[in-house]
Amino acid sequence: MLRARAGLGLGLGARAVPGLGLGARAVPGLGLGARAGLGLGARAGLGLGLGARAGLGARAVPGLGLGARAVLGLGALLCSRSVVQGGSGAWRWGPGLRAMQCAAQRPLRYLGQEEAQAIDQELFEEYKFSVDQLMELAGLSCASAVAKTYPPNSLLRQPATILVLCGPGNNGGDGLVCARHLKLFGYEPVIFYPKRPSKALFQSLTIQCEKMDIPFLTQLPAEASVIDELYNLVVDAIFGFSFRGEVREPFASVISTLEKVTVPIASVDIPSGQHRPWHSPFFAPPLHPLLPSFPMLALTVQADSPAQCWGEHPFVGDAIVQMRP
Ligand SMILES: NC(=O)C1=CN([C@@H]2O[C@H](COP(=O)(O)OP(=O)(O)OC[C@H]3O[C@@H](n4cnc5c(N)ncnc54)[C@H](O)[C@@H]3O)[C@@H](O)[C@H]2O)[C@H](O)CC1
Repeated sequence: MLRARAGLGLGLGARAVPGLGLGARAVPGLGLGARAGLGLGARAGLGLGLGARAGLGARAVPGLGLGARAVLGLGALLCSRSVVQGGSGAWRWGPGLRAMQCAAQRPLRYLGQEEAQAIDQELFEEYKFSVDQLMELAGLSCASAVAKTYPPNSLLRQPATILVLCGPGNNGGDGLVCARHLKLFGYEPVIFYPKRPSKALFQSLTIQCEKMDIPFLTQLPAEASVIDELYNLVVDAIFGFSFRGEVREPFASVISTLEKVTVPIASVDIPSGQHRPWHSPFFAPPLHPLLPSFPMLALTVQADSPAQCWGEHPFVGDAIVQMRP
């Protein structure tokens, strides 16, 4: 397979390069990108080119290849075979900037909490990614998946309001980044961030949102019907893979309200409140069953999320994980 690419900047675009043959894509947006590919493989999806393709340059990758690539990143991309392979040796890491939308019927293996956390550690310690980098990719992935599923002008309520619920950890940070990119994509995000960590990273992310005139709610409407009236969609960035035990306040009330909203809920990484006991080989009933049809935006590799948690629009938006060929 001979592949050549050249790209510059940040762009959002769709591409479809099916089967055997030649494909090309143009990436409009805040940048410029072009790719031509000749080879075997099937790809289709929405790509968001940041990072791997940021910078000016071209490279040619000679060789023969049947490439089912799971390159992580942003946006959503149909993957041509199982995304997640079992066993620690099945992974390799590399900066990439596409995300995958995986057909729900494809066999996936989910990582447990400890595996997901170990991968995180490896990324930080061995591969020298910073949390800021990963969070930026995660948040952009989420905003891209929302944009693909619910384009701003397709929404019932205009302007295209979205409520972003942010929790106290990195999952909440993903939400802040997501809100920032949603705003750039033409939405009107509103953030509820009741428990803010004192770390500089979260303070900076908060300032960035404020500077972009994204409002922060001081209180969440207690009535789910008010949320339904005001917002087209809720982004749930409350808890990720470090959630443990029973939900504590103020998030218990937030999740209880969420259970009653009827607008779609897009969950970052794992639906908050649907965590099941880690390491259990069996599906357990979710603690707080949310709507059955919300989209799910899974980052890196999804933790033990039961398949039935996945809604109509599952996305795997791993920012950095690449499957071994
Ligand atoms: N792997 C990646 O590529 C990236 C993942 N990211 C996101 O980070 C979260 C995991 O972040 P972490 O800070 O470890 O944990 P959480 O966000 O899940 O929350 C921890 C936070 O929540 C509090 N908490 C825990 N349990 C409860 C409870 N029962 N009730 C109330 N509060 C609770 C706890 O005290 C902490 O304050 C991962 O899922 C991804 O979304 C990063 O963005 C980097 C890229």
